[in-house]
Amino acid sequence: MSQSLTIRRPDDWHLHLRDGAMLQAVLPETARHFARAIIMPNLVPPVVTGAQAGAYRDRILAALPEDMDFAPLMTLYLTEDTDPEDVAAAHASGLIKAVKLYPAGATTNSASGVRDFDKVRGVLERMAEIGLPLCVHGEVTDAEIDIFDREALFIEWVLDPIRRDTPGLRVVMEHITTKNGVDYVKANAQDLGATITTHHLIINRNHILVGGIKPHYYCLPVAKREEHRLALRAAATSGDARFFLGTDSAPHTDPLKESACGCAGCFTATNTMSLLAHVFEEESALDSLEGFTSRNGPAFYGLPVNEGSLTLTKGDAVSYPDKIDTGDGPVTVFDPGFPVHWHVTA
Ligand SMILES: NC(=O)N[C@@H](CC(=O)O)C(=O)O
Ligand SMILES: [Zn+2]
Ligand SMILES: [Zn+2]
Repeated sequence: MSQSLTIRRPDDWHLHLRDGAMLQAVLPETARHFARAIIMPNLVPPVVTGAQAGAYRDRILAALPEDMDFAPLMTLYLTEDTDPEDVAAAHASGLIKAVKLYPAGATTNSASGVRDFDKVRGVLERMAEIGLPLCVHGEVTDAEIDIFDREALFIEWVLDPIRRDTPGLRVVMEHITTKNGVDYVKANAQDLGATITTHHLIINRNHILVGGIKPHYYCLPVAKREEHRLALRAAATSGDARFFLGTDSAPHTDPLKESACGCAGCFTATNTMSLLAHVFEEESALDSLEGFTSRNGPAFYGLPVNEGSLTLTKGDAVSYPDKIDTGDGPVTVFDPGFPVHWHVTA
């Protein structure tokens, strides 16, 4: 008898859809399985104002195939010039569900991010008052700091001071990659959650570098040592409601990835649910999958769980495309390096 599992329809709490031809091509890959996603604002130029977020939401909805049901949850890109009143109005109208903090220079399209955290104090205080979450790319950017230490030091040097200075600020540590991140969430009961990506549950830093460099495994924050991957797996499968799925599915075309200076990002929208079922089964935690993908995120964001459901069935190895064709060029789908047997069947 084939094994199957039905869960509430999942959401993705950290997603890059880009714009234009890329948006058109990658949106169905997410909307096929996910009901909602927190949409990252790191376009070029970034989505900074409520008006820009509204226009971007309209472009996403216009790109959505008619037979698909998907709600984009919009965010604003925090800059040192962000107007607290514009943020509050975009939140009050229901348009935005979070504000995104990129330390300047930390990742793809982060040049307009924050350098001087004192300059965003007013916005953060306003967000604490109105209960609007701050999503954080948590890495320090100091050139002398080793790239593998950037997340742990961000927690100590930046995040913890911000949270102490801004009581009541709700924070999502995005795409955590370290045991330090897991431990910080666990030690802070109040107002703190974290997203975990699919790929950081699967690869450690060896996968990127051993036997030849694998540009499609390069993302930021970069995958860490095996002990950190195991800590992420334990957190994701623990049932602790503060951890939820944010795929960080981040499409870049193959020429931009397979390059002497390749872009950061793994594209996992296509096969994430199959991969997660595989991981949760390996951890003997299939009964925690629904919490991670479909319940913990809505609970943190104060939203209802989805009405629909998604069924996964175990069978022959799943076949999914190696690449998605886009008007901008091919985008390689994340290859875990092993066969997965969980099919999304309904
Ligand atoms: N994660 C990544 O490696 N890349 C993301 C940016 C981000 O989420 O930091 C992107 O926009 O390509
Ligand atoms: Zn990021
Ligand atoms: Zn991201």
